[in-house]
Amino acid sequence: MSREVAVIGAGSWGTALASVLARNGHATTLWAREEEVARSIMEAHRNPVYLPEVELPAALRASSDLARVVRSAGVVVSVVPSQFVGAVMAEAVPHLAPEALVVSASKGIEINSLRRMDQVMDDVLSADQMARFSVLSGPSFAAEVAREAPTAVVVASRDQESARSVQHLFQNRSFRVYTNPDVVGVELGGALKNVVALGAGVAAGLGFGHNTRAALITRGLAEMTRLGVAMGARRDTFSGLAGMGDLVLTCTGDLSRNRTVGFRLGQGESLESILGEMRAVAEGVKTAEAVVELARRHEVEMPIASEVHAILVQGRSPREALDNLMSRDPKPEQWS
Ligand SMILES: NC(=O)C1=CN([C@@H]2O[C@H](COP(=O)(O)OP(=O)(O)OC[C@H]3O[C@@H](n4cnc5c(N)ncnc54)[C@H](O)[C@@H]3O)[C@@H](O)[C@H]2O)C=CC1
Ligand SMILES: O=C(CO)COP(=O)(O)O
Repeated sequence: MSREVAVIGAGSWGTALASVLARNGHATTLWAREEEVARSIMEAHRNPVYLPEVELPAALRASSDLARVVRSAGVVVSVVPSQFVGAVMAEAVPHLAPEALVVSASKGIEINSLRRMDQVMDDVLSADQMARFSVLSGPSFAAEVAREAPTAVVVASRDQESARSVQHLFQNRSFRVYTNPDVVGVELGGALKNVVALGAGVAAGLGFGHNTRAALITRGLAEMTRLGVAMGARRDTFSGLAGMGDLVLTCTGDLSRNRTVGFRLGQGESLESILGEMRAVAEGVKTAEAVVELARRHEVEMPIASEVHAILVQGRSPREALDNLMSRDPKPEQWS
Protein backbone atom coordinates (compact mmCIF):
# COMPACT_ATOMS: atom_id res chain seq x y z
CA MET A 1 0.00 0.00 0.00
CA SER A 2 1.41 3.37 -1.00
CA ARG A 3 1.44 6.00 1.77
CA GLU A 4 2.18 9.69 2.18
CA VAL A 5 5.38 10.08 4.18
CA ALA A 6 7.16 13.10 5.65
CA VAL A 7 10.87 12.76 6.48
CA ILE A 8 12.00 15.49 8.87
CA GLY A 9 15.69 16.27 8.43
CA ALA A 10 17.60 16.34 5.16
CA GLY A 11 21.00 15.39 6.54
CA SER A 12 22.61 12.35 4.95
CA TRP A 13 20.46 9.81 6.81
CA GLY A 14 17.14 11.58 6.27
CA THR A 15 17.99 11.88 2.58
CA ALA A 16 18.94 8.20 2.28
CA LEU A 17 15.80 7.01 4.13
CA ALA A 18 13.60 9.30 2.03
CA SER A 19 15.19 7.78 -1.09
CA VAL A 20 14.33 4.26 0.12
CA LEU A 21 10.73 5.32 0.73
CA ALA A 22 10.39 7.13 -2.61
CA ARG A 23 11.82 4.11 -4.45
CA ASN A 24 9.27 1.94 -2.63
CA GLY A 25 6.54 4.00 -4.27
CA HIS A 26 5.50 6.12 -1.28
CA ALA A 27 4.73 9.80 -1.84
CA THR A 28 7.68 11.11 0.15
CA THR A 29 8.55 14.70 1.06
CA LEU A 30 11.77 15.60 2.83
CA TRP A 31 11.87 18.61 5.17
CA ALA A 32 15.17 20.45 4.80
CA ARG A 33 16.10 23.15 7.26
CA GLU A 34 18.18 24.82 4.57
CA GLU A 35 16.20 26.33 1.71
CA GLU A 36 19.02 25.66 -0.80
CA VAL A 37 19.00 21.94 0.06
CA ALA A 38 15.24 21.70 -0.57
CA ARG A 39 15.60 23.57 -3.85
CA SER A 40 18.44 21.41 -5.10
CA ILE A 41 16.58 18.17 -4.27
CA MET A 42 13.54 19.44 -6.20
CA GLU A 43 15.46 20.80 -9.19
CA ALA A 44 18.60 18.67 -9.51
CA HIS A 45 17.67 15.53 -7.49
CA ARG A 46 20.78 15.99 -5.36
CA ASN A 47 21.55 16.99 -1.79
CA PRO A 48 24.77 18.90 -2.44
CA VAL A 49 25.48 19.63 1.23
CA TYR A 50 24.87 16.35 3.06
CA LEU A 51 24.87 13.55 0.43
CA PRO A 52 26.52 15.07 -2.64
CA GLU A 53 27.70 11.92 -4.38
CA VAL A 54 24.31 10.28 -4.95
CA GLU A 55 21.56 10.93 -7.49
CA LEU A 56 18.18 10.87 -5.71
CA PRO A 57 14.93 9.39 -7.05
CA ALA A 58 13.10 11.89 -9.25
CA ALA A 59 9.87 11.25 -7.33
CA LEU A 60 11.38 12.46 -4.04
CA ARG A 61 10.07 15.93 -3.11
CA ALA A 62 11.55 18.41 -0.63
CA SER A 63 10.47 21.60 1.12
CA SER A 64 11.68 23.86 3.92
CA ASP A 65 8.11 24.47 5.14
CA LEU A 66 7.78 22.08 8.09
CA ALA A 67 4.03 22.55 8.68
CA ARG A 68 3.26 21.88 5.02
CA VAL A 69 5.45 18.78 4.88
CA VAL A 70 3.89 17.05 7.90
CA ARG A 71 0.25 18.18 7.50
CA SER A 72 -0.92 15.52 5.08
CA ALA A 73 1.48 12.72 6.09
CA GLY A 74 0.27 9.38 7.38
CA VAL A 75 3.82 8.52 8.46
CA VAL A 76 6.38 10.96 9.87
CA VAL A 77 10.05 9.95 10.13
CA SER A 78 12.15 12.13 12.44
CA VAL A 79 15.86 12.19 11.50
CA VAL A 80 17.33 15.41 12.86
CA PRO A 81 20.39 15.23 15.15
CA SER A 82 19.16 14.24 18.60
CA GLN A 83 19.93 17.54 20.34
CA PHE A 84 17.41 19.24 18.00
CA VAL A 85 14.63 16.61 17.95
CA GLY A 86 12.69 18.15 20.86
CA ALA A 87 12.58 21.63 19.30
CA VAL A 88 11.83 20.49 15.74
CA MET A 89 9.11 18.02 16.81
CA ALA A 90 7.49 20.64 19.08
CA GLU A 91 7.14 22.79 15.96
CA ALA A 92 5.87 19.89 13.82
CA VAL A 93 3.43 18.20 16.21
CA PRO A 94 0.60 20.80 16.10
CA HIS A 95 0.35 20.10 12.34
CA LEU A 96 0.42 16.29 12.61
CA ALA A 97 -2.64 14.15 11.89
CA PRO A 98 -3.84 12.46 15.12
CA GLU A 99 -3.49 9.05 13.46
CA ALA A 100 0.04 9.70 12.10
CA LEU A 101 2.61 6.97 12.66
CA VAL A 102 5.82 8.52 14.05
CA VAL A 103 9.21 6.86 13.53
CA SER A 104 12.53 8.09 14.96
CA ALA A 105 15.81 7.34 13.19
CA SER A 106 18.13 9.63 15.20
CA LYS A 107 20.85 8.03 17.32
CA GLY A 108 21.67 9.91 20.47
CA ILE A 109 20.74 11.06 23.96
CA GLU A 110 19.69 14.61 24.82
CA ILE A 111 22.55 16.05 26.80
CA ASN A 112 20.66 18.35 29.21
CA SER A 113 17.77 16.07 30.07
CA LEU A 114 19.52 12.67 29.56
CA ARG A 115 16.45 11.57 27.60
CA ARG A 116 16.43 8.98 24.80
CA MET A 117 14.53 9.93 21.66
CA ASP A 118 11.46 7.88 22.69
CA GLN A 119 11.35 9.94 25.90
CA VAL A 120 11.70 13.19 23.94
CA MET A 121 8.80 12.06 21.72
CA ASP A 122 6.72 11.12 24.76
CA ASP A 123 6.74 14.79 25.77
CA VAL A 124 5.36 16.07 22.46
CA LEU A 125 3.18 13.30 20.97
CA SER A 126 -0.34 12.38 22.07
CA ALA A 127 -0.81 9.15 24.03
CA ASP A 128 -2.25 7.52 20.89
CA GLN A 129 0.63 8.62 18.69
CA MET A 130 3.10 7.49 21.35
CA ALA A 131 1.50 4.05 21.62
CA ARG A 132 2.32 3.52 17.93
CA PHE A 133 5.76 5.19 18.02
CA SER A 134 8.72 3.24 16.65
CA VAL A 135 12.47 3.60 16.33
CA LEU A 136 14.57 2.52 13.37
CA SER A 137 18.23 1.70 13.96
CA GLY A 138 21.04 -0.65 12.95
CA PRO A 139 24.22 -0.74 10.84
CA SER A 140 23.47 1.60 7.95
CA PHE A 141 25.82 4.20 6.51
CA ALA A 142 23.64 6.67 4.61
CA ALA A 143 25.82 6.75 1.50
CA GLU A 144 25.65 2.94 1.14
CA VAL A 145 21.88 2.85 1.67
CA ALA A 146 21.42 5.60 -0.91
CA ARG A 147 23.41 3.49 -3.38
CA GLU A 148 21.19 0.48 -2.58
CA ALA A 149 23.91 -1.66 -0.98
CA PRO A 150 22.26 -4.61 0.81
CA THR A 151 21.58 -3.41 4.37
CA ALA A 152 19.69 -4.81 7.37
CA VAL A 153 18.14 -2.66 10.10
CA VAL A 154 15.70 -3.12 12.97
CA VAL A 155 12.51 -1.29 13.86
CA ALA A 156 11.29 -1.37 17.46
CA SER A 157 7.87 -0.50 18.76
CA ARG A 158 5.81 -1.46 21.79
CA ASP A 159 2.98 -2.01 19.32
CA GLN A 160 3.84 -4.90 16.99
CA GLU A 161 1.31 -3.86 14.37
CA SER A 162 3.01 -0.48 14.05
CA ALA A 163 6.44 -2.14 13.88
CA ARG A 164 5.20 -4.38 11.07
CA SER A 165 3.66 -1.43 9.29
CA VAL A 166 7.01 0.45 9.37
CA GLN A 167 8.81 -2.75 8.33
CA HIS A 168 6.64 -3.02 5.21
CA LEU A 169 7.01 0.67 4.46
CA PHE A 170 10.81 0.52 4.25
CA GLN A 171 11.58 -3.05 3.25
CA ASN A 172 12.81 -3.78 -0.27
CA ARG A 173 15.37 -6.00 -1.99
CA SER A 174 18.32 -3.99 -0.71
CA PHE A 175 16.88 -2.78 2.61
CA ARG A 176 15.85 -5.57 4.95
CA VAL A 177 13.96 -4.62 8.12
CA TYR A 178 13.54 -6.79 11.22
CA THR A 179 11.08 -5.99 14.02
CA ASN A 180 11.86 -5.98 17.74
CA PRO A 181 9.64 -5.06 20.73
CA ASP A 182 12.53 -3.51 22.73
CA VAL A 183 12.36 0.26 22.17
CA VAL A 184 14.76 1.08 25.01
CA GLY A 185 17.41 -1.42 23.85
CA VAL A 186 17.25 -0.38 20.19
CA GLU A 187 17.46 3.31 21.16
CA LEU A 188 20.40 2.75 23.47
CA GLY A 189 22.28 0.47 21.05
CA GLY A 190 22.27 3.20 18.40
CA ALA A 191 23.24 5.95 20.84
CA LEU A 192 25.93 4.16 22.86
CA LYS A 193 27.82 2.64 19.94
CA ASN A 194 28.79 6.14 18.80
CA VAL A 195 30.76 6.67 22.02
CA VAL A 196 32.68 3.39 21.62
CA ALA A 197 33.31 4.27 17.95
CA LEU A 198 34.96 7.49 19.08
CA GLY A 199 37.25 5.34 21.25
CA ALA A 200 38.00 2.94 18.38
CA GLY A 201 38.88 5.94 16.23
CA VAL A 202 41.20 7.30 18.92
CA ALA A 203 43.03 3.95 19.10
CA ALA A 204 43.45 3.89 15.31
CA GLY A 205 44.64 7.51 15.34
CA LEU A 206 47.26 6.57 17.91
CA GLY A 207 48.50 3.98 15.41
CA PHE A 208 47.15 0.85 17.10
CA GLY A 209 45.69 -1.95 15.03
CA HIS A 210 43.24 -4.81 14.96
CA ASN A 211 43.88 -6.21 18.46
CA THR A 212 43.04 -2.90 20.11
CA ARG A 213 39.95 -2.44 17.96
CA ALA A 214 38.62 -5.93 18.73
CA ALA A 215 39.20 -5.36 22.44
CA LEU A 216 37.32 -2.05 22.35
CA ILE A 217 34.42 -3.53 20.39
CA THR A 218 34.03 -6.51 22.73
CA ARG A 219 34.47 -4.68 26.01
CA GLY A 220 32.50 -1.73 24.60
CA LEU A 221 29.58 -4.04 23.92
CA ALA A 222 29.84 -5.36 27.50
CA GLU A 223 29.51 -1.89 28.98
CA MET A 224 26.75 -0.86 26.55
CA THR A 225 24.81 -3.97 27.56
CA ARG A 226 25.37 -3.30 31.27
CA LEU A 227 23.92 0.20 31.06
CA GLY A 228 21.12 -0.92 28.74
CA VAL A 229 19.97 -3.70 31.06
CA ALA A 230 20.12 -1.33 34.05
CA MET A 231 17.86 1.06 32.09
CA GLY A 232 15.30 -1.62 31.24
CA ALA A 233 16.54 -2.90 27.87
CA ARG A 234 16.62 -6.57 26.88
CA ARG A 235 20.11 -8.09 26.95
CA ASP A 236 19.53 -9.90 23.62
CA THR A 237 18.96 -6.64 21.78
CA PHE A 238 22.65 -5.80 22.22
CA SER A 239 23.64 -8.94 20.28
CA GLY A 240 21.48 -7.78 17.38
CA LEU A 241 21.63 -5.23 14.58
CA ALA A 242 21.13 -2.17 16.81
CA GLY A 243 23.82 -3.37 19.23
CA MET A 244 26.69 -5.47 17.97
CA GLY A 245 25.80 -4.88 14.31
CA ASP A 246 26.02 -1.11 14.45
CA LEU A 247 28.93 -1.18 16.89
CA VAL A 248 31.04 -3.28 14.50
CA LEU A 249 30.09 -1.09 11.53
CA THR A 250 30.90 2.17 13.27
CA CYS A 251 34.12 0.99 14.93
CA THR A 252 35.50 -0.46 11.68
CA GLY A 253 34.01 1.63 8.87
CA ASP A 254 35.90 4.60 7.49
CA LEU A 255 32.57 6.25 6.63
CA SER A 256 31.77 6.74 10.32
CA ARG A 257 31.86 10.37 11.41
CA ASN A 258 32.25 9.33 15.06
CA ARG A 259 35.18 7.07 14.27
CA THR A 260 36.72 9.84 12.16
CA VAL A 261 36.46 12.39 14.98
CA GLY A 262 38.14 9.86 17.30
CA PHE A 263 40.84 9.15 14.72
CA ARG A 264 41.71 12.83 14.38
CA LEU A 265 41.78 13.24 18.17
CA GLY A 266 44.15 10.27 18.34
CA GLN A 267 46.36 12.00 15.78
CA GLY A 268 46.61 15.01 18.06
CA GLU A 269 44.07 17.47 16.64
CA SER A 270 41.87 19.41 19.05
CA LEU A 271 38.14 18.67 19.30
CA GLU A 272 37.36 22.30 18.62
CA SER A 273 39.24 22.37 15.34
CA ILE A 274 37.80 19.01 14.19
CA LEU A 275 34.20 20.03 14.91
CA GLY A 276 34.84 23.48 13.42
CA GLU A 277 35.53 21.84 10.07
CA MET A 278 32.50 19.49 10.13
CA ARG A 279 29.01 20.30 8.94
CA ALA A 280 27.86 16.73 9.69
CA VAL A 281 26.99 15.61 13.19
CA ALA A 282 29.08 13.20 15.30
CA GLU A 283 26.42 12.29 17.86
CA GLY A 284 28.85 10.49 20.19
CA VAL A 285 30.47 13.77 21.24
CA LYS A 286 27.33 14.93 23.06
CA THR A 287 26.10 11.45 23.93
CA ALA A 288 29.37 10.69 25.76
CA GLU A 289 28.53 13.37 28.31
CA ALA A 290 25.02 12.03 28.80
CA VAL A 291 26.27 8.44 29.09
CA VAL A 292 28.77 9.17 31.83
CA GLU A 293 26.00 10.77 33.89
CA LEU A 294 23.55 7.91 33.18
CA ALA A 295 26.22 5.38 34.18
CA ARG A 296 26.76 7.24 37.45
CA ARG A 297 23.02 7.35 38.20
CA HIS A 298 22.53 3.66 37.41
CA GLU A 299 25.76 2.70 39.22
CA VAL A 300 27.17 0.97 36.18
CA GLU A 301 30.88 0.85 35.35
CA MET A 302 31.64 2.18 31.84
CA PRO A 303 35.41 2.59 31.65
CA ILE A 304 35.60 3.09 27.87
CA ALA A 305 32.85 5.72 27.79
CA SER A 306 34.40 7.47 30.74
CA GLU A 307 37.86 7.67 29.11
CA VAL A 308 36.28 8.90 25.85
CA HIS A 309 34.44 11.52 27.88
CA ALA A 310 37.69 12.57 29.61
CA ILE A 311 39.39 13.05 26.22
CA LEU A 312 36.47 15.09 24.88
CA VAL A 313 35.61 17.18 27.91
CA GLN A 314 38.63 17.26 30.22
CA GLY A 315 41.29 17.36 27.53
CA ARG A 316 42.89 14.09 28.69
CA SER A 317 45.51 12.92 26.20
CA PRO A 318 44.45 9.94 24.06
CA ARG A 319 47.59 8.05 25.10
CA GLU A 320 46.87 8.53 28.79
CA ALA A 321 43.24 7.44 28.29
CA LEU A 322 44.33 4.21 26.62
CA ASP A 323 46.95 3.60 29.34
CA ASN A 324 44.22 4.06 31.96
CA LEU A 325 42.08 1.37 30.30
CA MET A 326 44.99 -1.07 30.07
CA SER A 327 46.13 -0.57 33.68
CA ARG A 328 42.78 -1.23 35.33
CA ASP A 329 42.74 -3.96 37.99
CA PRO A 330 42.91 -7.51 36.57
CA LYS A 331 39.47 -9.12 36.62
CA PRO A 332 37.44 -12.04 35.29
CA GLU A 333 35.67 -11.56 31.98
CA GLN A 334 32.20 -10.32 32.94
CA TRP A 335 29.17 -9.06 31.11
CA SER A 336 27.17 -7.81 34.05
N1 LIG B 1 24.56 9.50 8.35
C1 LIG B 1 24.37 8.23 8.64
O1 LIG B 1 24.96 7.35 8.01
C2 LIG B 1 23.43 7.87 9.73
C3 LIG B 1 22.97 8.81 10.63
N2 LIG B 1 22.10 8.44 11.62
C4 LIG B 1 21.58 9.43 12.56
O2 LIG B 1 20.71 10.32 11.88
C5 LIG B 1 20.65 11.56 12.60
C6 LIG B 1 20.82 12.69 11.63
O3 LIG B 1 22.13 12.61 11.11
P1 LIG B 1 22.51 12.86 9.59
O4 LIG B 1 21.33 12.68 8.71
O5 LIG B 1 23.70 12.02 9.33
O6 LIG B 1 22.87 14.41 9.58
P2 LIG B 1 24.10 15.11 8.85
O7 LIG B 1 25.27 15.06 9.76
O8 LIG B 1 24.28 14.58 7.48
O9 LIG B 1 23.59 16.61 8.74
C7 LIG B 1 23.37 17.45 9.85
C8 LIG B 1 21.90 17.72 9.94
O10 LIG B 1 21.64 18.53 11.07
C9 LIG B 1 20.71 19.53 10.72
N3 LIG B 1 20.79 20.64 11.66
C10 LIG B 1 21.85 21.43 11.95
N4 LIG B 1 21.50 22.34 12.88
C11 LIG B 1 20.19 22.11 13.17
C12 LIG B 1 19.26 22.73 14.06
N5 LIG B 1 19.59 23.76 14.82
N6 LIG B 1 18.01 22.23 14.09
C13 LIG B 1 17.66 21.17 13.34
N7 LIG B 1 18.49 20.55 12.49
C14 LIG B 1 19.74 21.03 12.41
C15 LIG B 1 21.11 19.90 9.31
O11 LIG B 1 20.09 20.59 8.66
C16 LIG B 1 21.34 18.51 8.74
O12 LIG B 1 20.13 17.94 8.33
C17 LIG B 1 21.75 11.48 13.67
O13 LIG B 1 21.15 11.16 14.89
C18 LIG B 1 22.63 10.33 13.19
O14 LIG B 1 23.27 9.66 14.26
C19 LIG B 1 21.67 7.16 11.73
C20 LIG B 1 22.09 6.19 10.86
C21 LIG B 1 23.00 6.47 9.79
O1 LIG C 1 24.99 5.29 12.67
C1 LIG C 1 25.66 5.18 11.68
C2 LIG C 1 25.68 3.96 10.86
O2 LIG C 1 24.80 2.99 11.34
C3 LIG C 1 26.50 6.32 11.21
O3 LIG C 1 27.57 6.47 12.09
P1 LIG C 1 28.34 7.87 12.14
O4 LIG C 1 27.34 8.89 12.64
O5 LIG C 1 29.50 7.65 13.05
O6 LIG C 1 28.77 8.19 10.74
